[in-house]
Amino acid sequence: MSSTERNEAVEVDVEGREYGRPDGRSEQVLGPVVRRRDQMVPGTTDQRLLDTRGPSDWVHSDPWRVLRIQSEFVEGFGALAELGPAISVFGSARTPAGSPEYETGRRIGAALVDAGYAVITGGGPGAMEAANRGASEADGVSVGLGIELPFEQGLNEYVNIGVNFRYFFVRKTMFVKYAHGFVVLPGGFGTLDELFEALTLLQTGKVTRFPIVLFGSAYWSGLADWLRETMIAQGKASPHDEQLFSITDDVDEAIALVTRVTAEG
Ligand SMILES: CC(C)=CCNc1ncnc2c1ncn2[C@@H]1O[C@H](COP(=O)(O)O)[C@@H](O)[C@H]1O
Repeated sequence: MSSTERNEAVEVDVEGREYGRPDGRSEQVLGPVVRRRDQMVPGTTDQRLLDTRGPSDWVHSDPWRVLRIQSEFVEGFGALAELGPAISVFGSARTPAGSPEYETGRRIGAALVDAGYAVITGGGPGAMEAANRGASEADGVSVGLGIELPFEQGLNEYVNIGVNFRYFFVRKTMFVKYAHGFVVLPGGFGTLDELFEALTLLQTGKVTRFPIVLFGSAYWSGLADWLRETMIAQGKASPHDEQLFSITDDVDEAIALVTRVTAEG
């Protein structure tokens, strides 16, 4: 029997599924699957989706988490794809509002906007808020990539585009993917995590041409000395790895350093 004859002989339901052949041979077409005779299943796919409530323990299983992780990438990429040139600014969540460090973060946020960049931060308080505030006050694009934490925490009020992530590693991809460089203000473990992630990506060639500027020599020079005199001296990194970052105390110089790759084209 040709496929035309077969189609004529078959009833088709609203979803285009064929069933109940008049010649007594029954078949059901479910996408690419054909079911016949006693293998036919009652009802429609929608009915099976909407009319049933099975066990719910799969919500806590890894395959489901994989889908959630995937959806975070989808949402993040979707929200940031058209951002334009941007710089990520990191720093301590504990930097007090109004402190000199906070005010520096604010000036850096504004200066980045004046130089034509969107500012991306972790969306939290302290140095993140300072950079978002400076960017927002300069009428620029102020992005906060928040993270779900065990304690109550919202995006700071100076974020104009916010995305909240469940997973640190998804969020960290966004900081690198949508920025041309990093400015790192004094900070703790979170800040060091973001700094060393970028240094590792640079050292291993996973990203190229990605300036990292550490702001505040009084805070960072101890770390830089240890990297040179202990880590590099004992052969755990090569001498040229020291050039993967710069240290400055000057806002204008920080902006020039972190934007130089984009400016050079
Ligand atoms: C008061 C308090 C601890 C709030 C935490 N709230 C946070 N909200 C958003 N991002 C955060 C937060 N804590 C750490 N991070 C991430 O880690 C960095 C700061 O961590 P830290 O304070 O240096 O180690 C930020 O750049 C940010 O990306």
